Parts: sequence; C-alpha cells; structure tokens
Amino acid sequence: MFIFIFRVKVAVRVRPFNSREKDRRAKCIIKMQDKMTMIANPDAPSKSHDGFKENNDGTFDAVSGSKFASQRTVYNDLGKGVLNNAFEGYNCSLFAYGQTGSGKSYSMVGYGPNKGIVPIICDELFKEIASNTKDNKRFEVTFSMLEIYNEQVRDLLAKDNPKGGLTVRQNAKLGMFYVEGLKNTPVGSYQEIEKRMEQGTAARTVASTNMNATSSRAHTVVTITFDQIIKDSIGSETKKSSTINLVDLAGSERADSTGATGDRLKEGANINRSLSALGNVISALADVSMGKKKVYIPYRESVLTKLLQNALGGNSKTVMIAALSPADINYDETLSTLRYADRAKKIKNQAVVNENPLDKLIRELKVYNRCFSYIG
Ligand SMILES: Nc1ncnc2c1ncn2[C@@H]1O[C@H](COP(=O)(O)OP(=O)(O)OP(=O)(O)O)[C@@H](O)[C@H]1O
Repeated sequence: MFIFIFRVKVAVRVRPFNSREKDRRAKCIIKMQDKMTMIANPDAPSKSHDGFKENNDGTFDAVSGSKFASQRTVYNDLGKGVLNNAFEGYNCSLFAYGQTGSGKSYSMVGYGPNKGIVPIICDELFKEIASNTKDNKRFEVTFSMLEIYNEQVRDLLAKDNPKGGLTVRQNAKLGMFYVEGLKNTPVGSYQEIEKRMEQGTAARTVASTNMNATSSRAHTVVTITFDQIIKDSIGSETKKSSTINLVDLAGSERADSTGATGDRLKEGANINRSLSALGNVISALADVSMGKKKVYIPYRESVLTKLLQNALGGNSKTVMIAALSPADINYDETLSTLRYADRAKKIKNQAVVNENPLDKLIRELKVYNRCFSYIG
C-alpha cells in the first residue's frame, strides 16, 4: 500500500464590508499579493474598500479590478480538487474557520442563489457520476449531516434526537471516532442531497447576535461517502471508497463584540472551548510536522477534535478556508485566525487510496492473464 504525505492546504477568503463595519467607517487592513496575505496594524490603516456588486439574479460578483472571489472561483480553486481526490479514492476534508460573521457559512453552504462550496461539490459529484457510469462501473453515495452543539451531537436529519445527544464512540480496531446511530442516507441525485441539506440547514441551531444576524451556534459536519464499484472483464468486483467531510465551524467570538448573554453566552463559551481544543490539536500536529518527537495529540479534548481526527493528522487530503473580515475593528480576531491558519498549513497528513490493494492486484493479474492467453 502506498502512503502519501500531504500538507493541509489553507486558503484565505476575505468578505466585503458588512453594514456594521460601514456604519463604523471601518478601514480595510487586509492585503493579498500572490499567495501571501498581509494584515496591517489598524494604527496605520490602508484604504476603505468595496469591490462587490449584486447581479439581477441575486448573485454577487467581484467588480473588475477587485480581488474578491466569487462562489464559483472558490469552488474552482478548492472544490474541484476535493472532487478529483474523492474520485481517486482519497478521503477529503474541507473546513472553514474564522471569527463570527466572517463568511464561513457563506463559503460552505451559501445563502439563496449564492450557493456555497458544499452544494456545488454535491452537484458536480452527480454530474461526474452521470458521465462516468458504465456497464462495469457503478457508484454509491450516502449523505449525513450533524451538528455539535454545547458538546452534544445532534443528527440534523433525524426527527428526534436522544436527550444528551448521540454517543461518540471509538472504533477499537481503527482507533477512529464515529457517531453511533447517525442517519446515513443513500442518495441517488443532487436533488435528493439538496432536499436533505435544506432539511438539515433548517434544523441547525442559529441565532442572532450583534455580529451576525444568522450566527451558527454549533459546528456543522456534512459527510458524504462515495463508493466506486468496478467490475472487471471476468466479473469480480473491487471497490474504491472515499469519505468527504465538509465542516462549517461555529465562529470564534468575544462576548463584548457579540453582546451575548444567557444562552448565547453559554453557547459562545462552548464554541470557544472546542475551538481552543482544535487549536491545541493543530499546534501539536504542527510540532510533529516540524520534527518534534513524543508529542501528545489531544484529540479527546472535545467532540469536535474527536470527529476531525482523520481530517487533521490522519488519512485525508484536507483543505481549510480561513474566513476573514477586512475591517480594522476586527484586527485582533483576524490576526488570531491568520495565526491559526499559519499553524494548520504546517500539518502533514498521511493519505492512502482506499482500495483493497490485494483485490486490485488480483483484478489486474486476471485481466493480464486473459490478455496473455488471447495473444498466446
Ligand atoms: N464573500 C462574501 N460576499 C458577500 N457577502 C458575504 C460574504 N461572506 C459573508 N457574507 C455575508 O456576511 C454575513 C455573515 O456571513 P456568515 O453567516 O457566512 O458568517 P459566519 O462566519 O458563518 O458566522 P457565524 O460564525 O456567526 O455563523 C452574511 O450575511 C453573508 O451573506
């Protein structure tokens, strides 16, 4: 079996100013040049900016000359790679990290006609399946959607969830964590996924805060399993499998900015706790990648880090979107997101093609033998 080492790929996305920032006459402190993102200290601000226009159909586009990325550009740059890797049989993970209101849900799920990377990936997946289905090749896809709210797992596709949430268990053989009893629905078309995703999105825990009218108060994980079953000319089958994890994290937040009290405050504290557990895992893995020995990776610190074990440091090709506000008034949070992103890009994962190599070898040898006897 071949094991390949892949670094976590990190992309930075800056959204346009929101009305709160405009009202406060915020200045843009982010500058991007080629692959570098620079943040200026707000004491030396650059210019104010707005490089986005709304089209007649409600979608947003960058005005010419501006460097804003449209949803399609983000898909082309990141989502296509995820899909190609899935077809090759690698596990893939894509997650969005950033301050509350920085554009994570916009990038991942999208709003209205501005579909995010998750629905576009699902749509393109079924287009690829349609053009690749042959007599000897078939595909099986399943879909699940959960949220981690106050350290409890809720199935977003289930009518009822047990009190206290679903149980997270560890597979004794593989060591990986999984959610017991999570609904994993077979899906045969993009429309079916879209229906499930709408159902799941409606069930998400969302509330209004000063920083975001539709703030996610939980981490959301969409998982797509994708199997390719190939029949050889002798009739035996081999299977290539990929698990695609798409994670929209709840935003890091400061209670003074969000104005949170009561339930919102408790949620915010839980969000920050699990994000700091994630930060600890990322730091430990970055240390390992830098050659440090005997590093303990604290996956068990939170439900989130348990479920992201494969994505970070495991068998997965992983992409992180760091979502940023451009505004000087968010300097501290933006700097902290960039530091997080910088550490994450040091992580090296060991990804393998999920195909039984013996099956593959036997299949290839059988075909080879047949060809040989024809020639003979
Ligand atoms: N690239 C973008 N272009 C245009 N509008 C955007 C963009 N990114 C975000 N927005 C808008 O900014 C607002 C906040 O975005 P979003 O809900 O995605 O933030 P979030 O990071 O998911 O926040 P939270 O962590 O609180 O859930 C939304 O109204 C969204 O439409």
